[in-house]
Amino acid sequence: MNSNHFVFVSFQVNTYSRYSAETTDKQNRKTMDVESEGVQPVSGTGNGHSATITTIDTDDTHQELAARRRMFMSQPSTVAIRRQQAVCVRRAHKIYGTKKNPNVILDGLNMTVQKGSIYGLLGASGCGKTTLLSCIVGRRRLNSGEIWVLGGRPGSRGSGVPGPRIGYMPQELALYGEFTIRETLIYFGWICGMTAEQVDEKTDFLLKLLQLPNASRFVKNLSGGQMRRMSLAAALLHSPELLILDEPTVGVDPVLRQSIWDHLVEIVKNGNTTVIITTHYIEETRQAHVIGLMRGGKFLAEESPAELLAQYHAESLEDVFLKLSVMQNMGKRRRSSIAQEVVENIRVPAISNPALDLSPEEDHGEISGEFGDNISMSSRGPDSITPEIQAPPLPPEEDTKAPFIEYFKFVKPNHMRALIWKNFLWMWRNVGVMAFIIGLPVGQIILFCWAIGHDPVGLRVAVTNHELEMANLSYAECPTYTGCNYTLLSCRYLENLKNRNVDVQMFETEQEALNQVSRGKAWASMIFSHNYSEALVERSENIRSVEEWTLDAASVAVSMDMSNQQIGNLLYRDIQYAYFSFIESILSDCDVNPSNGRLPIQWHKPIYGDVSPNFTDFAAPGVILTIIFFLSVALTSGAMLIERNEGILERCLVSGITGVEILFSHVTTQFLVMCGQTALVILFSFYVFDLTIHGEIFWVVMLTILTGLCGMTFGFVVSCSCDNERSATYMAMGSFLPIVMLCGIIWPIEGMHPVVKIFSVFLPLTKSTESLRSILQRGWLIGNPNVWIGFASTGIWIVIFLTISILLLKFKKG
Ligand SMILES: Nc1ncnc2c1ncn2[C@@H]1O[C@H](COP(=O)(O)OP(=O)(O)OP(=O)(O)O)[C@@H](O)[C@H]1O
Repeated sequence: MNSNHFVFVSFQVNTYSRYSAETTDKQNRKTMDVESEGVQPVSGTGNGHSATITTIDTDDTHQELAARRRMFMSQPSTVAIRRQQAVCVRRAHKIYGTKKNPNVILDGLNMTVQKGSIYGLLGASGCGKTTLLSCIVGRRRLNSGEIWVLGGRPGSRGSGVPGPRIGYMPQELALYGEFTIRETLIYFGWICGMTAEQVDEKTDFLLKLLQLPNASRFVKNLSGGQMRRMSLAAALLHSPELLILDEPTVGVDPVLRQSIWDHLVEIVKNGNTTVIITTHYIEETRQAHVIGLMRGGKFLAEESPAELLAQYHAESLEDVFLKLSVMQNMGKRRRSSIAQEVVENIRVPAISNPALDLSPEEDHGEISGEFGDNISMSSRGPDSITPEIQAPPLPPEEDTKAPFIEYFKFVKPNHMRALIWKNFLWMWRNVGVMAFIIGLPVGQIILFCWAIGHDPVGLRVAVTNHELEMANLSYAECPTYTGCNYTLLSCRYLENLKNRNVDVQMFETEQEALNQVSRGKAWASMIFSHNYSEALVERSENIRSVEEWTLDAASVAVSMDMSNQQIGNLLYRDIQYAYFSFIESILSDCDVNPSNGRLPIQWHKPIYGDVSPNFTDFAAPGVILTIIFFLSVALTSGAMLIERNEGILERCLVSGITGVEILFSHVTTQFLVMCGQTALVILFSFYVFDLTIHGEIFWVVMLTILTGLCGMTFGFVVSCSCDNERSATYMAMGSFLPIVMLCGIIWPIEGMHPVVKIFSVFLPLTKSTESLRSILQRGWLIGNPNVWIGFASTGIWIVIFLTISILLLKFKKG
């Protein structure tokens, strides 16, 4: 240290601190005491305190004293000072977890990063570095405290943060493996407002600097270290004012690490670029101008590496960190003996940084915090910082009101261009996946049309016909007599049953036939009496005098397995229909009007639908809408989650893209996919499988597309509210069954519990299914309330889901 210098410690307090003239005097006296004792004072690092060290030439004593006086008398406002810094954090508190079980990550932390410096943020794994950085870039909110970044509050209007003023390299790779290096850089360049030419120019330089392979190489084919360098290239690309690098040198060999550091040192030289870097390699931060050693939610020190080494008489920064950690563990506070020890034992070199000059023009120095707060050596600039920094204009004060029109500017053209291009490129690169996704609904509708709604055939009925014994025939023979012949009428009846595709199996005894049903080998047993034909004729000819036993003998005894409602009902119907046609055929052969054998009800042609409606037509509207709805849910929630999980979303949001833009870009691209799906589903449903359609195809298409949009927006809700695929899957699956069960696909709403009936009306697919059914089966047009209510309800759901997604994107930060 130069003996011609003496050093004093001054405590400068921000304007809103409880500073008083008395305190100033006290501190002046203290300062002078220190000077007179010839003590080499300390820079004051430690928990929560602040101090400024200034060296003054003895020759210039008077001048400097005047400067000191100015310093105490006319400080610029604290806010104004903070806005001059690249980053200024004050009394930051960040807590994860619940109130009962809080996990305090930042505990009154202060941090000051001067413009044009490299700031090394160090600390043990899990100490909160990434959390602090994400608060700085505006991705997380503090529980309390203040952050100023590049003169504005992150996230405030006009602050440019998040935005292209920041270059952010997150800890995750945050890259698309399917893209080439060049495509990746074009994507991030466009987001930051660069042209393709500008990106190309910068690409060559970055490839060389970061020793990356050919720009046409796919990211997924790069090695782990190359991928990280690629991620760094994306952050460096647009020469941001503030570069935030979260462990950029992991997996990078020492030579390349050095060249990365050289580049960082080079880019901050112009004074307009600031770098904050976290690393696990503590020693590499020797090239940083200031390092902040973070522990226990605070900075143990925020100082230049050289000074830290000198102050703590340490060989390495790791030693310094160790010593400071021990001190912190000892629980010593400022103004306690630890400060005294530091003052007594540690020599601090004079700082010759012009940034420390306390002339009024250059007085960026601020000693952060109130008395007893954390120290932030904000005025302690790096030696290499050039004094003549040409700072870019500061953003407007955050409370300036936005022009009204600004509220309607949801999206920026360059952002949308980049996002939509990226989405399409992703689809193109995953063309197999996309073909599967587009083809999936077709496969499902084919399966539906093949599998659902057709009448079961070959239902087995076990028959014991005692009439055959009387005719001396074996139990398996059952000859049919045609014409007006009353012989073995039981066999004629059975013939009609077989014509309805019923599998009639003959058994010798009643018990055997019943056993077939009990063992599940037949759906019904039918027993004919030994005088069935005779009794049947008697019953119809002597209707007034017929005996009870004759009526019994003329009845077929049927025992059914009704465990399967659909099969039971169909067989029940077939046994009756077979009887009607059997009677009609005899009457007709005997020259009697066959109508005498029918029920005296005239069934006119139905006003809507067919005489024998099938379940396929009943279920088709719901199935088509459900397929389109839930595939859209899967598509959009999947796309959003992929981005989120790979950290790409985080990087994009930091570079200024908004959640709304991402949402709309996916709406645009997924919309096209969904149109393709809709076209194929409709083609197959109505032109290949010939499902009933009496209404206009246009409204069918419109309603299906609207439902797909509704599914997309629900997918956004799922992806915005879930943090991982598993919970998203649970949410999608959890919503699938209630929506499908209650929307009237499986069972008519009219048959539901009254409470469920009300609830089902408010589900997204209920009204649209009713509406589509009315279009398809009744041929109704949009003017009919049953139809337009389906459109209106779907539209309302789209608005609701979109609003929820936007709100979640806006407010769901850490
Ligand atoms: N979203 C979150 N919810 C709850 N706890 C979290 C969340 N994010 C981080 N944490 C916890 O906060 C602490 C700090 O995490 P952070 O990622 O900020 O540490 P870090 O210093 O960056 O660690 P590393 O150097 O290993 O990356 C960790 O204990 C972590 O488990």
